[in-house]
Amino acid sequence: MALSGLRVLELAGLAPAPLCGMILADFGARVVRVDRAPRSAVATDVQGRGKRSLALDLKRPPGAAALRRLCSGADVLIEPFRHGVMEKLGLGPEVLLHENPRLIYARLTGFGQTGKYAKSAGHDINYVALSGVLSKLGRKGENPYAPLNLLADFAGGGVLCALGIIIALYERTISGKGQVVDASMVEGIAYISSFLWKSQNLGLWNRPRGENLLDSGAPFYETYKTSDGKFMAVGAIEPQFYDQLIKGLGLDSDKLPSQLSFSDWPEMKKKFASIFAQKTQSEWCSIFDGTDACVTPVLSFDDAPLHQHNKQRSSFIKNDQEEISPRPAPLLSRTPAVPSCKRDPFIGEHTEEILLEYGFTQEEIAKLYSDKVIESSKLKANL
Ligand SMILES: C[C@H](CCC[C@@H](C)[C@H]1CC[C@H]2[C@@H]3[C@H](O)C[C@@H]4C[C@H](O)CC[C@]4(C)[C@H]3C[C@H](O)[C@]12C)C(=O)SCCNC(=O)CCNC(=O)[C@H](O)C(C)(C)COP(=O)(O)OP(=O)(O)OC[C@H]1O[C@@H](n2cnc3c(N)ncnc32)[C@H](O)[C@@H]1OP(=O)(O)O
Repeated sequence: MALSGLRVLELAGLAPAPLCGMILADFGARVVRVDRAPRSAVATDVQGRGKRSLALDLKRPPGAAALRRLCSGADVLIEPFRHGVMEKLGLGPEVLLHENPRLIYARLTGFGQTGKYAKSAGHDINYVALSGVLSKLGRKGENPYAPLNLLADFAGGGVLCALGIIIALYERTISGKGQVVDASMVEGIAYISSFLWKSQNLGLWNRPRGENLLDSGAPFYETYKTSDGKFMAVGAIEPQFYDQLIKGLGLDSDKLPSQLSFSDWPEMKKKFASIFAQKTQSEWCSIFDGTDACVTPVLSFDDAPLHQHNKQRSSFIKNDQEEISPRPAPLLSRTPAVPSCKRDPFIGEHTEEILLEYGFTQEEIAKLYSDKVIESSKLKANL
């Protein structure tokens, strides 16, 4: 796999850092999740695919020292705490990069390492709000709406942090040096939304929220309920595709206002809604599949893996526990990701084997155990 041989340490976090670590693991990196000791009863990381777990108490000096040693033998560290936490533990970048100048020290936070909010708590919705993007999301007349925690946590956070790490690793092949990746989710989501910023002069966003082309203002970029309570998604933007939509709906374009007549959009939406409500989702699929009308079914999590297109591409995978999840993307032609089929690791399941692998002796490990600096859940894993 593309990232085979890469050694990654991921300090356990809430949602974005686990995705970042999982992406690297899916593409072949050896990712160690450093969990807390004493450990909580259940791992809250549901994105532990392909990782191993080491439970270590970083608040105890021997625990922090152990992480320093681990970092000396690692390529990448991912840390998900607010600014100042790592410094307080004596594990800031000056220390770790001094000891391992090749280390890529990735700091995945909401607000970044500097600025007024750097030390404040926050979650996805706060970061999307501060980026300016939240003000654009939502339907007409309604409050701004955050689409789950997909934008900041995952797109602007986990994914961009992984990209930053890969860029830094590439640069390291030339300079031989590591560096700090300051991955702020506010900036990540702002960057992801560059199109919105840079298209403002095109007149795409002049109208209030929910009344524009792509924000549920246009009748041809909307979802519609079908007679069986399901939905269809319509994205017929270009005139030639819009014509096919109109045809599929059984309408006569000569009797309709022009596609871009904003004032007619509310009426057209009602018209489309009443037509979509007359057939089931599967009937609409039979009409639109194979056309360029840009009309697709809105699939549930149950249905998506079973859809013929997704099945043909094996877009979803099953692990040993029969859990279904999306296959890693994108597909690389020669060195595709090979996601692990095993269950996610228990907290501390691999503590000993990881320490041995990073050069700790059996005596040192025994001392860390007896001092309660590390924990293992071998027993539970063997049950
Ligand atoms: C919207 C999303 C969040 C969604 C997450 C949900 C999916 C989960 C949230 C709650 C979970 C549920 C809950 O836990 C209860 C159940 C538990 C059960 O086990 C499972 C089921 C649960 C129902 C469980 C289910 C789900 O998992 C949940 C519903 C987001 O937006 S995530 C993005 C958040 N933001 C960031 O990541 C940005 C950067 N980070 C931060 O700003 C802060 O970390 C954050 C997130 C604000 C948290 O602040 P906090 O004060 O808690 O932490 P920090 O200031 O960063 O400091 C960390 C402290 O921990 C110490 N520490 C760390 N590692 C170790 C270690 N190995 N050993 C010892 N100590 C350690 C560290 O030293 C810091 O200590 P101090 O505070 O003393 O400095």
